[in-house]
Amino acid sequence: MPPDFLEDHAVAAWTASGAPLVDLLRQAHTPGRLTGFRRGGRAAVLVAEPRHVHQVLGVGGERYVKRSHRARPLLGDGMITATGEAWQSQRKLLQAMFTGRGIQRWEHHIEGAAARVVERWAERARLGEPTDIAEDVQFFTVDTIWRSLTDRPLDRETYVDLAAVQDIVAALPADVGGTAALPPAVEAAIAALDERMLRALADARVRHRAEGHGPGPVPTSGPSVLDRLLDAADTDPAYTDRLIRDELVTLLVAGYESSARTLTWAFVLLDAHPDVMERAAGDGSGVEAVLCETLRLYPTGWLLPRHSPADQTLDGWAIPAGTDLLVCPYLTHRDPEVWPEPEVFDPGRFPARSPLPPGAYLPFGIGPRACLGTRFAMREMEVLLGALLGRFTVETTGPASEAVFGVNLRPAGPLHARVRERT
Ligand code: HEM
Repeated sequence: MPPDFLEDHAVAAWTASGAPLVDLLRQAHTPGRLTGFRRGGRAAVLVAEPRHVHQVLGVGGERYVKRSHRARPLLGDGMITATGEAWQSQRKLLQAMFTGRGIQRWEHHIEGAAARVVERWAERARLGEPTDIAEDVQFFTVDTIWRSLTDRPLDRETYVDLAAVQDIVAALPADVGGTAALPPAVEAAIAALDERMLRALADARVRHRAEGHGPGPVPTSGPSVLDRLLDAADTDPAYTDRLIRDELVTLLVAGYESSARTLTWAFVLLDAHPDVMERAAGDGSGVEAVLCETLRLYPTGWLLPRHSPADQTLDGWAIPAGTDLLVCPYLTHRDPEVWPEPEVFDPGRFPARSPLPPGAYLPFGIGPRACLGTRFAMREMEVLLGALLGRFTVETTGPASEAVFGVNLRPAGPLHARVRERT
C-alpha cells in the first residue's frame, strides 16, 4: 500500500506561505499511518511513529542511507557526511575516545571549562550585571571540544573564528534537497575556519613529531583527537590534511552546537519552572533528568533525513526508490501514546519507570549512525548545569525564546539573565 500523500494544493499553499518545514510535517502527521508529500517531483515521507523510526534508523540502518547534502559545504567528508567503508573506518578510529571509559580522558577539560563559566558568573553577580546565558554556554561547549581536539585551552581570538560556525550552520538550507549556494559572507566564514583548522593542524604536527610520534602502529590511546588523527595519517593515506580538517570541523560543529543549544533550552525551561530549578539545585541529583526532558521537548537534531536508494517496504507501506524519509524526533517525542501531556515539561518522566518502546526517544539518534558524542555531551552538560544551579539563582530578563527549526532546533536570539550567588 502506498503512503498517504498530502494534496498538491496543500503543499503549494505551504510553499507560498514561506512557513518552515515543520509546519508541513505537522500537517502531514496522521498517527497510525505513513504520510508524506511530493515537491518538485520528489517524494518525501514523514517518519514519526516509534516503530517506523526504529525500522528506518535502527534495524534498517543499512537500507536507508544518509545523504547530508545540507551540511556538506561545511563538513566536507567528515564522519557525519561520510558513508560506506570510509565512514566505517572513520568511526572506528575515534569511537574508543568517546565511549565507555574513553570519555574519562576529557574530564579535566570539562572541569576546567566549567570553572571558567562559574568564575564569569561570580563576577557578573558581584557587579550586578546581566549575562547572556546562550553566549556563556556556547563559550563553554566550544572550549571543551577545542581542548579535546587540540589539548589547548581556547583563547578569545580562536573562539571568534570557531563560533562563526553558528552563522554558517544557520545559513545552510534547513530543507532536505536544499541547494549548496551560500552567501559570500558565509563562504568567507568557512575560509576563516579552514585557515584556523589548518593552522592548528600544522602546529600539532610539529609538536607531534617533537614528542616522538611517527610512523608505526596506531596506539589505542592518545592525548588529543588531533594526535589520534595524525597517527592515522602516518599509516593510512586516506587521512590527508583535507580529511583531517573535515573531521575536526565535523567534531567541532557536532560537538558544540547541539550541547550549547540544549543547555540554553534547559535554562529557558527552568526559568518557566522555578520549582524544578530549585529541586535540581538542591543536591544536583535531578540535573540529568532535566537534561533528558529538555532533549525530549527540544531535540536539537529535530529532523534526521534518510534516503531510500531502492524499493523498500516499511511496516507494509511501499517506499519506492528515490523517496526521502524524514525521521522527526521532534514529533516522535510529543507522541501522547508514549508521553502523557506531551507539551508539559516534567523531568519526573526520567528515568523512565518502564522501558520505552523502541524508537520512542532518540535525542542522540539510534542505530549505526547514532551520536558519537552522547556520553561526552551528557557529561559536559551535567557538570556545567550542576555547577551553575548549585551556586547561583537565575532569572531571565528578556522575552522567552522562540524555536527556530533550521538544520538544528535552536532558540532564537540571546538569553539575558540576572545571576545571583545563593546565600
Ligand atoms: C546535546 C548534545 C548533542 C546532541 C543532541 C547530538 C545529537 C546527534 C544526533 C541526533 C546524531 C545522529 C544524526 C543522524 O542520525 O542523522 C548525532 C550524530 C553525531 N554526533 Fe552528536 N549530538 C550531541 C553532541 C555531540 C558531541 C559533543 C559530539 C562530539 C564530541 C558529537 C558528535 C557526533 C558525531 C561525530 C555524529 C555522527 C556519527 C556518525 O554518523 O557516525 N555530538 N548527534
